[in-house]
Amino acid sequence: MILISDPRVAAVPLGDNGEPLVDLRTVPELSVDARLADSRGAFARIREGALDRLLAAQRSLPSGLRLLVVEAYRPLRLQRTYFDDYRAELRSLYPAWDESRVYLEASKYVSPPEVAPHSTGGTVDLTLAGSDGLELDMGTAVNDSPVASGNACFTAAAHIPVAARRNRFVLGSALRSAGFVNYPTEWWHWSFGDRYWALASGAPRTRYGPVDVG
Ligand SMILES: C[C@@H](N)C(=O)N[C@H](C)C(=O)O
Ligand SMILES: [Zn+2]
Repeated sequence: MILISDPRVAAVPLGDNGEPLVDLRTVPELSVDARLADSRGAFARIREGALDRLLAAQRSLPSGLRLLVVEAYRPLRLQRTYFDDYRAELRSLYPAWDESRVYLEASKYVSPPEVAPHSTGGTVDLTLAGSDGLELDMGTAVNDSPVASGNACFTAAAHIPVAARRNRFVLGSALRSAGFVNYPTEWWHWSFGDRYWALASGAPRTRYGPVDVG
C-alpha cells in the first residue's frame, strides 16, 4: 500500500483546471451529514467534476442505498491542526517512536498538509445510508483511527463483520467505477483529481491543486 506520506505522492506535479467548487447541500440528489459542519460551509464544497462523479457513483448503487457525505473540502489550516494534533497523540501513546515513525504512522490517518487531498476540493469522506437515512454498518465509524479501531478502518480489513465487508465492497465498486481512488487505510476516503489520485491512476499531474476557500 502507498501511504500519502510517500515521496512519490509529493513528487506528482500540480495542475489545476480551474473548476469551481459547488456546495453539496444545494444538490438535492445527495445527502450531507452535519457532524463536521463549519460556520462557512467549507466542509460541503466540492469541485464540479468530482460532484459529477459522485452523482454517477450514487446512480450506480443498488436501489435503496445512497451516499452520505461527511466532509469534502478542508481548509489547509484545519489540515495542519489535524496533522499536528494526531502526531501529538501518537507521541504520547508511543514515546519510543522517533519523529520519522510518528510522521509515517500519522499519515495512515491524516495527510501531511503539503499533500493534503481534501484541500484541493476533489476528495471526499463518505459512507452509505439506507432509504431511512440510517448509516449502514461499515465495520467502523467514519474517521475511526487505526489506533482506536485496531486497523479495522483499513479498507481491506478482514476482522470486521461479513455484512460490513459487503457494504464496503458496494461503496467501493460504485466510487471506483466513477473514477475515485481510495486511501487504503480509510474505507471512507475517496480521492479525485488530487496527487494521490494522479499517482494511483497514472495521470501526469493533478486536475486540482490546493485552493483557499472558507
Ligand atoms: C482525517 C481523515 N478524515 C482524513 O481525511 N484523512 C486523510 C488521509 C486526509 O487527511 O486527507
Ligand atoms: Zn478524507
